[in-house]
Amino acid sequence: MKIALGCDHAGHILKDHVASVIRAAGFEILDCGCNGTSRVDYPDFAALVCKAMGDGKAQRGVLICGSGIGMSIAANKFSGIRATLCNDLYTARFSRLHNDSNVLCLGGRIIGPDLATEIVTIWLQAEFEGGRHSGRLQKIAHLESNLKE
Ligand SMILES: O=C(CO)[C@H](O)[C@H](O)[C@H](O)COP(=O)(O)O
Repeated sequence: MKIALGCDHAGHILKDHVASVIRAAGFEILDCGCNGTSRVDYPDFAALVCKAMGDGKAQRGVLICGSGIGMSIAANKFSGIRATLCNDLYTARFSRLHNDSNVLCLGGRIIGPDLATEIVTIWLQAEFEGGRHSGRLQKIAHLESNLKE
């Protein structure tokens, strides 16, 4: 599985750490930037990650901004994306078990590297439970297709 990774200036330092966590877990990375601390706009990097996923270049994504909020709002505009803001372990776990999250959003100004390591590791390992949750995801997909009409 390949993970597309993106950030803005506020997430850049944590992005380098998260990249090492993902690689250590045995996954490949598609680095979509940004690559510095100069001020940029988070929607541009959310778009790069989500388009890479839509094109089949990556199966999941991780996006980091200051709070994680802007990245999650932007990423969820893309069809098929289930972006979840997880700055704690419980939401990281349940975003996978119940929501089949395919994009993890993190707040680089909120969490430190040790917590980020645990969040990313749980999110990479936890499996979607399916069952009653599948029908709910189908309803979300239906909402998405209604919006396009
Ligand atoms: O979208 C955000 C906040 O909801 C992100 O945290 C951004 O990283 C943040 O807004 C960037 O702020 P800055 O003042 O331009 O550094």
